[in-house]
Amino acid sequence: MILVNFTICNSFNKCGLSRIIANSSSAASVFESQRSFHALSSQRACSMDNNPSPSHMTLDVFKSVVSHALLGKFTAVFPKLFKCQWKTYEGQKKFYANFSTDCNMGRKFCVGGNWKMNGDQKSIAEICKTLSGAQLDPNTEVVIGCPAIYLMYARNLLPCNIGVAGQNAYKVAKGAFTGEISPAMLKDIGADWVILGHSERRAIFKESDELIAEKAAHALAEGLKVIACIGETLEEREANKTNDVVARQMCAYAQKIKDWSNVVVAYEPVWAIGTGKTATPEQAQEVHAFLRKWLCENISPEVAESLRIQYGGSVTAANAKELAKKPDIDGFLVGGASLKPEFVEIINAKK
Ligand SMILES: O=C(CO)COP(=O)(O)O
Repeated sequence: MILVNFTICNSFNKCGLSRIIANSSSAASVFESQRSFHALSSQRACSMDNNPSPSHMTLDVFKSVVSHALLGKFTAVFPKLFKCQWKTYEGQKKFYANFSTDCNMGRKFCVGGNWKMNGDQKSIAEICKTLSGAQLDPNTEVVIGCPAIYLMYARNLLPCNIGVAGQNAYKVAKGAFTGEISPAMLKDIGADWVILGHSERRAIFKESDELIAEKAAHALAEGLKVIACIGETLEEREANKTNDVVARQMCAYAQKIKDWSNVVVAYEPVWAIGTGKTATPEQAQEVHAFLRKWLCENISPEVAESLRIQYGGSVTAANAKELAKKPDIDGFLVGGASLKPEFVEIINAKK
């Protein structure tokens, strides 16, 4: 029996979810079912018993779902989130689905600003004032990655619906580690996130995949949420190694992270960081889709479905909207533009 797991958004909202999961077998087929389901979502609604067009490849997926359901192998997960779609008609169970084109599997869009080693009290006060006064899309989660020394200052100036992140933290709680800060310290001053594995930490400070993963696991254990960065260099992309590189980086995280619910992955191609050379929406989507497939095959279909994957690398107000339209791009990690008023437009890109 194939394992089928797909998500239906009902027609009333953007992200009402239902999941029906058959117990068993190949994670890959789950993922393919999800993709096919998405492909079909250009139609507003579909009713399974109305002579599905045989030319529609994805209806085969539905057929297989229905036939498995008839075998009674499904377990409904999160039933409260959807109207029951199964109906018995003339002794046969039939499947009805309504779904909307803007379904993103219920993942809340999440935009991070990474100020890197920039800002002083004056400029930080100005940015915080701009963000405090702006109308921000309530459906988007916002996190500001601030230099450690200004974290508390920024925390006090920002509204509480904007999270604050450290840009690094060490892998233990305390001790003789001159110059380091710990997740416990970040939490203590009101930060709730930490950015780890940024390519600048990897390249300039020679942080290994393993160290980064250890830091991530410790930060999570201390109750911080983690933006886990990955991404390939230009050389690696040109050698067609993008997927291998991001898979290797994800593998390292996966060896240490057991619970992914407080993790956001940021895919940041190194060649796009600070260069003005953004990945095209198609290039970014391709890697994000690969990552979701990787998660499905190597972690679980549930994590693949729920984990948010941000894109980072020369995101600006001018390109954010197009990037945000891609189904597997769940937000951004923004460097340079997060220091400017246009960051508000980037936060609102999904509106
Ligand atoms: O590194 C980045 C965010 O972490 C991206 O930086 P830029 O947006 O300046 O390219």
